Order: sequence, then structure tokens, then C-alpha cells
Amino acid sequence: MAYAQVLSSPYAYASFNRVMPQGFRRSKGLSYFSVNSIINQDKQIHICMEMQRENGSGIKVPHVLTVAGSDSGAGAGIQADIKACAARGVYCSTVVTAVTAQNTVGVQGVDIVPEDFVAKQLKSVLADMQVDVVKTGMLPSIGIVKVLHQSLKEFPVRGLVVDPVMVSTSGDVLAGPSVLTVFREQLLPVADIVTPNLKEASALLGGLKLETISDMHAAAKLLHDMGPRNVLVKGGDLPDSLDAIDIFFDGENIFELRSSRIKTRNTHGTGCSLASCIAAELAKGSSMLQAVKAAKRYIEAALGYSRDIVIGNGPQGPFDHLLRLKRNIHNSSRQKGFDPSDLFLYAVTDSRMNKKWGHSIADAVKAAIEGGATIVQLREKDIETRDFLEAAKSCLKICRSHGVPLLINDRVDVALACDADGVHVGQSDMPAHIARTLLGPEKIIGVSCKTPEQAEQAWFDGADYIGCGGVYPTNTKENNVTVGLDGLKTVCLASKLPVVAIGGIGLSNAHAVMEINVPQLKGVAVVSALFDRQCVSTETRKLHSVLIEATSIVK
Ligand SMILES: Nc1ncnc2c1ncn2[C@@H]1O[C@H](COP(=O)(O)OP(=O)(O)OP(=O)(O)O)[C@@H](O)[C@H]1O
Ligand SMILES: Cc1ncc(CO)c(N)n1
Ligand SMILES: [Mg+2]
Repeated sequence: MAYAQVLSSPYAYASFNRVMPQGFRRSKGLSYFSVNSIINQDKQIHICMEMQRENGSGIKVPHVLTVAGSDSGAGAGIQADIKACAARGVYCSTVVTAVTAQNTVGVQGVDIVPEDFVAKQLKSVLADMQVDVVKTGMLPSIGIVKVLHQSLKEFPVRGLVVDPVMVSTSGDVLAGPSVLTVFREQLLPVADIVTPNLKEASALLGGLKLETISDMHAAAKLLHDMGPRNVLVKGGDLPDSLDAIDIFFDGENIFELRSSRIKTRNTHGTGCSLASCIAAELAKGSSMLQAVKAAKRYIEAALGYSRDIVIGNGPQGPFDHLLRLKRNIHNSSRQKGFDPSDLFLYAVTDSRMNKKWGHSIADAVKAAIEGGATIVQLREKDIETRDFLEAAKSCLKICRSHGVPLLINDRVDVALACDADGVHVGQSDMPAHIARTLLGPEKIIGVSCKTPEQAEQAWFDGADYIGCGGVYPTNTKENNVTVGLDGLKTVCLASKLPVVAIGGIGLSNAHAVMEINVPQLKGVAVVSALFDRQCVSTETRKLHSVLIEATSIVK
């Protein structure tokens, strides 16, 4: 590859910069490229600066560097730190100090990384990346603590969070008593906060007994005398306490921070995650007290969410930092992605009609599914949010038990809150690309479109299907422009996405709609024809037969 080609290839430059931290560029990294003999370090730096200028100033993201041990079970240590930072929207780089063979039973082995290699990792990250806050976990040797202290002098950062990890909850030693002196002498005086649990606070204080909340108050003050700006003594292991109580001392004021104690075995790694979350909040710009409070709320929420998950056979399991695992395990009979054939008989609810016939939303949905509805959309315009959420939850149960997707009209918040299968948005609702960002790649998003341009935009925005109409005049939507069968056909032919026809469709005209016979048209969406009726299941069954007949003739 010629030098000029390298210069003109953004990908080559991006990879080039990614693989080569400053110190390595000349000697090692160049072997990645055939131009290695031509580019010298000055040119590279010049080129990088030029590229940054060309791309605008770029966006600086909050950045935590964790200096900690690896936990093979991934509940604590480096792995917990990465997940906690990700959950808080902060970038996390990692310097590994030790590798542990660890699971929910205990620690089966520890291999300490040589201190010069810890130093090398520290330099790689600190010299190149804009670290805001350093968080420390397992620092298993005196040499490693000293190396860290030296690196921080050379490359100062905005904040230092020290979690003085010593013993795992299973009782295994992660950093022996020999490091206590260097901890006290070198690390604590430069720490913005130190976050010991009861045992660690006791060890740092020479074996002081800590059994009560007032003992924790005293310990926080004594630890503060060792130099850190703030102290958090964690009470996760406080015997017989109904709440999870931590004591925070900033040198002037002392705070008892309480949260409910979650009854769960899944508390492995709470300490690491709490400290990482504090570091993440500091990196985003919070004050120390705000950061600690936010971190405590985060742990409480994550433990609450994870209380029943089962990972491993030992006494202490990991929790779910991103609050997502359960969804896939339990509720999702809808493991598959979006299937366009689900649009075949698309039932859209209407609260006024349900009220008129004395149906609850859940009863109406159940009846529609029994009659053959292949997808359901809750379109509840005049309902309180809380009632909507409750109704959505009960409908979701019904839909999941029948393998029928449930979409929410317009309300992305409600869809997220009840973990529905997706949303349907109109042209004046939440833009589809923003709904996609909020809902993630797996949820279904449908968009109402009347024109080929809108259909094109929906495709571009990452929608899964479009609803096209009103095909016929309808009184479910006021002032709705009717596109007719011709308009429907034009949009279908232009659409890259599957289409469901909507608007005034029922038993009498569903056949005519399907007869336009274009491959993009997958089915019809109906409101009144199903729900403005006494017996919803009977009406749905009849419409289902009409559609089956229409499609069998058409095909
Ligand atoms: N069951 C629980 N419910 C709610 N919060 C808890 C629970 N257990 C611990 N916490 C909170 O989690 C945080 C970590 O405290 P803990 O005393 O468990 O740290 P730790 O022993 O260092 O944790 P680990 O060694 O498992 O990483 C504290 O804020 C504590 O109050
Ligand atoms: C690697 C590692 N760091 C910290 C802890 C403390 O939870 C642990 N169990 N393992
Ligand atoms: Mg701990």
C-alpha cells in the first residue's frame, strides 16, 4: 500500500491509531502496515492532528480507568467495573493487576501480574487516553501499589476512588496484610474517597472491632485522618441490619446513607460495582456526595432487579448490572426477530369502543387473539399513564402466552416500562430513528405512512414495517386523509418495508384490499371491525377467514 493511499484511508488511520499507543508507535505498531519504513512518529502525530481537525473537535466522553483484578466469574473485579461504568454511560479502560480463578463458590487461584507489566499497562492508557477518574480494586502487592502511585504522579487525573479490596466475601485473601502500610502511606493520602467494607476498615485501622453503626461512624472519622478527602464505610456485612447502611464522612459532615436491604444471594461484586459507579458519576461531573448517593441507588436497583436470577451453584451469585438478562430468560416467547407475516391480521384496540361494549382492554385483546389476530397494538388515547401501563402488562401476559407480538401506539415510555415487543408511531409522534435508539435493535417499530417519501424515510430510520392508510374513510381517526386502494398500491410498490393496510377495513372490503396483490402488502389492521362489536372473537374469526380466502385466491 502506498503512503498516499494510507493517508487517504480513514479506516487505515483509525486502526492505526487504535493499535498504537503513543509510546509504541515507532517500534512495534508499525509492523501492522506495509508503510512501516516510511512513516515516522512526527508524521503520525501530525496526521492524527490533521484528522482530528478535519473531523471537528470530536466529543470527549467521561472515562474511568479501573486498576483491579480479573474475576473469571465476572461478578466482581475488572468485569464488574466495566459493566457498572457501561450501565452509567461512562467509558471504562482497564489495567489488570491479577488474574483470579473465581466463581460463586470462592477463589480457586490467584496469579499476580508482574509490577513492571502493571506499570506498562498504566502508561499505555494514561499517556494516550483522556482518563478522568482512576478507580482501584485488587492491588495485590506492595510493588503494584507503588507503581500506581508513581504513575498517578506522572499522569495526574481528576479523581481517585480507592476500594481497598482485601478479602473476598467467600473469605479468600485478595491482598495480604503486607500491603496495608503502603496503602496507608501512599494511596490513602491521595485518594478522593476510600470505600472499605467492615472487614477492610477494621484491617486498615489495625484490627479495630466494627460491629455497630456507631462503630462505623468512628471508623469513618479515623480513616479520614489517614488522608483521603472522603470516606465511605460500607455496611453490606453489618449483622442484623434491616437496611443496607453505609457511613459517609467528608471531613465535616457525617451521613448515614440507607437503602432497603434486598433479600438475595446475588451480592457478589457489590463493592466493586459501587466504587466504579462512584467513579463514573464523578467522571460525569457529580459532586462526591451526589456520586455516592447515585451509586447506592444503582446497587439497590440492580440487586432488586436481579434478586431471583440464578448464576452458579455457590452461596454468592453475581447480579445483572445492565438490568436486562431476565427479559430474555423469562418472558420472551418472542425470541425470534420481527416476522412480516405477523401483520396478517393486525388488531388495534380502542378504549372508547371497549367502554361502549363493557370490555376490559385485556378481555378484548384475549378475544381478538382467540379469533386469530396475529399481532396486537394498544392504542389508548384517553387513559392515565399508570392505567395504561397496568393494562399493557396484563395484555403482554396474554400475548406472550399465545406467541403474539404486542405493540404500543405512540408511547415509547410505556413500551419500555412493560417490555412490550415494540411501538407503532405516526408522522407526528416520536421520530422512528429516536424510538429505535431508545428501544434498541430487537424491538419492532412500525410507522404510519401515506406517501412513498414517508415510506422511504421509515426504512431509512430503521423501522420494521409501515402502516399505510386510511385506505377507506374511517371515524376512528378524525381529519384523516384517505389514500384509497391506488394510494395504498403506490406506497406498497415504493416501500422497502412490509406494509399493513389500515383505515375503514372490515369484512366487506378486506378482500378488495388484499386483491391489489403486491408482495409488500402483508395484511390488514383493523379497529372498529373487531372492537366495535359485541363478540370480538367471532368478528375476528370471520375476518380471519376472509383474509385466508383472499390470499389463497390472490396467490
Ligand atoms: N442485600 C443488599 N441490599 C442492598 N444493598 C446492599 C446489599 N448488600 C450490600 N449492599 C450495598 O452494596 C454496597 C457494597 O457493600 P458491601 O459491604 O457488600 O461491599 P463489599 O463487601 O466490598 O462487596 P464485594 O466484596 O462483594 O464486592 C454498599 O452500598 C452496601 O450497602
Ligand atoms: C478480582 C476481584 N476483585 C475484587 C473482589 C471483591 O469483591 C473479588 N472478589 N475479586
Ligand atoms: Mg469489597
